[in-house]
Amino acid sequence: MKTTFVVPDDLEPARRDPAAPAIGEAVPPHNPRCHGCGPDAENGLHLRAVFGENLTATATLVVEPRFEGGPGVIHGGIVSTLFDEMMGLANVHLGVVAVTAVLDVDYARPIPVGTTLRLVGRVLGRQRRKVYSAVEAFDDAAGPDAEPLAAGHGIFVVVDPRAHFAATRP
Ligand SMILES: CCCCCCCC(=O)SCCNC(=O)CCNC(=O)[C@H](O)C(C)(C)COP(=O)(O)OP(=O)(O)OC[C@H]1O[C@@H](n2cnc3c(N)ncnc32)[C@H](O)[C@@H]1OP(=O)(O)O
Repeated sequence: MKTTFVVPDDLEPARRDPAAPAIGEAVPPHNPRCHGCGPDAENGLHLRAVFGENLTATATLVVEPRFEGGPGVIHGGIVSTLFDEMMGLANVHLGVVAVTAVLDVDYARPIPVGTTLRLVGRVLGRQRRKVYSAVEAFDDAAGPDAEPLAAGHGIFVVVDPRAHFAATRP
C-alpha cells in the first residue's frame, strides 16, 4: 500500500463499550435510511457487518453491476462509501457517535464486477475526540493470506448526535 496517511504513534488505546453487542453479533444499523448499512435505503449498499475481536467489524459484499465505474470494475466512489461505512461500523464498538472528518483510500488493484469482497474495518485508537480507524478490502475467494485490493484510513470525530443532527434529522 502506498498511502501517505500518517497514523500518530501516540494514539490512546480505544476501549470497547461494555454495553456494545457481543463479539460475533451483527452491528446494528445506526440509521435505517443510511446508504451504507440501512435496511430501508432503497438503492443502498445494505452492508451487514459483524463485530469481531480487536475492535474489528467484518462484512462481505458482492460487487453488483450497478456498482460499475470503469468497464467491468467497481466505481472508486463505491469503494470510498464502503470504507467510510465499515470504519463507522467498527467505531460502534466504542459506544460513541463519530462522524467522518477525513477519509483516505488507497486503490491498489482494479476490483472486477462479480468479486465477493471481504471488508474489515478496525479501530486503531483515539486522540481526544478523534477516532483513528483503518479498513481493508480483500477478494474473499483469494484466501486468508491474500493482499488487500484496497485499503483506507479515517479520522472520525465524536459528536453529540442530538446537537450534530438537530438541524437535519427528519
Ligand atoms: C453516525 C455514525 C455514522 C457512521 C458511518 C458514516 C460516517 C459518515 O459518513 S459521517 C458523514 C460525513 N461527515 C460529516 O458530515 C462531518 C462534517 N464535519 C463536521 O461536522 C465537523 O467538521 C466535525 C464534527 C468533523 C469536526 O468539527 P468540530 O466538532 O468543531 O471539531 P473540532 O473541534 O474542529 O475538531 C476536533 C478534533 O478533530 C480534528 N479535526 C477536525 N476536522 C479535521 C480534519 N478535516 N482533518 C484532520 N483533523 C480534523 C481537529 O483538529 C481536532 O483535533 P485535536 O483534538 O487534535 O485538536
